[in-house]
Amino acid sequence: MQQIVFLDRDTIPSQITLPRPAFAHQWQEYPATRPAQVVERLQQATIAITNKVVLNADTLRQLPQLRMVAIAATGTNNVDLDYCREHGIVVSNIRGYATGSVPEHVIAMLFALRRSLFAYHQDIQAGVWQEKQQFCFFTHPIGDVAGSTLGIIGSGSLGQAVARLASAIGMNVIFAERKAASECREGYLPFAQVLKEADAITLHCPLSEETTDLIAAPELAQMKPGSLLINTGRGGLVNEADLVAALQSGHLGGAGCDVFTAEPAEPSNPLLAHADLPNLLLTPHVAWGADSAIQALANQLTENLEAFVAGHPRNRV
Ligand SMILES: NC(=O)C1=CN([C@@H]2O[C@H](COP(=O)(O)OP(=O)(O)OC[C@H]3O[C@@H](n4cnc5c(N)ncnc54)[C@H](O)[C@@H]3O)[C@@H](O)[C@H]2O)C=CC1
Ligand SMILES: O=C(O)C(=O)CO
Repeated sequence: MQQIVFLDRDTIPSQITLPRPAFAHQWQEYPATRPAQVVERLQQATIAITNKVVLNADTLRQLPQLRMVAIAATGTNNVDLDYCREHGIVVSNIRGYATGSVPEHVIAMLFALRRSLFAYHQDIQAGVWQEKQQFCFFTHPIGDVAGSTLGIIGSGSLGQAVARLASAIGMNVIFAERKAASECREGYLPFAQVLKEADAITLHCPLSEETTDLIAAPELAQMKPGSLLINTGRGGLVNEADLVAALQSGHLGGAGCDVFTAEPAEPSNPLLAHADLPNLLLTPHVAWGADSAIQALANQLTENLEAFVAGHPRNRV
C-alpha cells in the first residue's frame, strides 16, 4: 500500500478541496515541517508531497522507501532533481495552473507602481494632504502603462500568459533571450537589449544555478532609468541588496516583489528592512493565490499521484 506524506499541507488553504487519490493508500499530513523533521516524517513514505519543504540529497539518501516526490507547485528548486533522477525517484510538478492568477498579480503590481498608488496612500497617512491647498496633490510620478514596453524573462506558461494580458492593455511586449546565449532565437531579443529598452521587466524563469542573481547591480544599471522590476519568479533571481540600492539611488522607478531569497523573509532581509520605500511593493508569495488557481493545483496534484501509481507518471521533471 502507498504511504503518502504531505509535509506542508497548510500551504493549501482550507477552502480548497484536495481530492484524495482513488488507489489504496495511507495518508499522513503535517501543517508544516521544519528541516530537522523531514527524515523522521518521511521514514515510511513511498510518496512525499512538498510545496516548499526542501528535499536535498542529504535528506533523500536517508529515505530508501521513497519512490515519488510530488511537488505541489511549478517551481522545483526545493528538490534535488539530479539525486532523484540518479536514484529512480519520480518527481512531478504542477503546470499551467496559475496562468490567470500570476499574470493578474503582475499587471496589478505594474499599475500600482506606475501610478504610485502605495506612495500616495503613505502620503495621505502621513498628513501631506492637509499641508496642501488643493483638492489633489502630486508628490510622486504617475505614468502610463498602455504604450509602454514590457520585457519578459522566461517564456513558458506564465511568461506567455503575462504577455497576453499585457498586450490586451496596450503594452508592447518583448521577450529576452537567455543571458548567456550568443545567438537569438526568433521572437527573442538579446538579454541586454531587453534590459535597455523595457519600461518594465517581469521575471518568469525557474531558479537554477544559471539564473541565481540574474538581476544584480550590473543588470540593474543597464535597465532604463525610471523602469520597473516585477519578480514573481523566485527570490534568488534578484540580488535583493542591489535592488534596494537601485531604488534608493532613484535609478529604478519601482519594484514589485512577491518572492524572496528565504521565505518567510526575516525582518533583516534587505527588502523587508526597506519596506517603507514608497516605490517598493511587497507581497508574501501569493501571486498564485487565487482560489481558482489553487483548486486547479490541488486537482492536478491528485492526478499526478494517480498517474504515477497507474504506472504512467505525468508532469515528470
Ligand atoms: N509567485 C508565484 O506564486 C509563482 C511562481 N512561479 C514561478 O514561476 C516560474 C515559471 O513558471 P511557468 O511559466 O509555469 O514555468 P514554465 O516551465 O512553463 O516556464 C519557464 C520558462 O523559463 C525558461 N527558462 C529556463 N531557464 C531560463 C533562463 N536561464 N533564462 C530565461 N528563461 C529560462 C524555460 O525555457 C521556460 O520557457 C516557476 O519556475 C516558479 O519559480 C510559478 C507559479 C506561481
Ligand atoms: O507554483 C509555484 O512554483 C509557486 O511558487 C507557488 O507555490
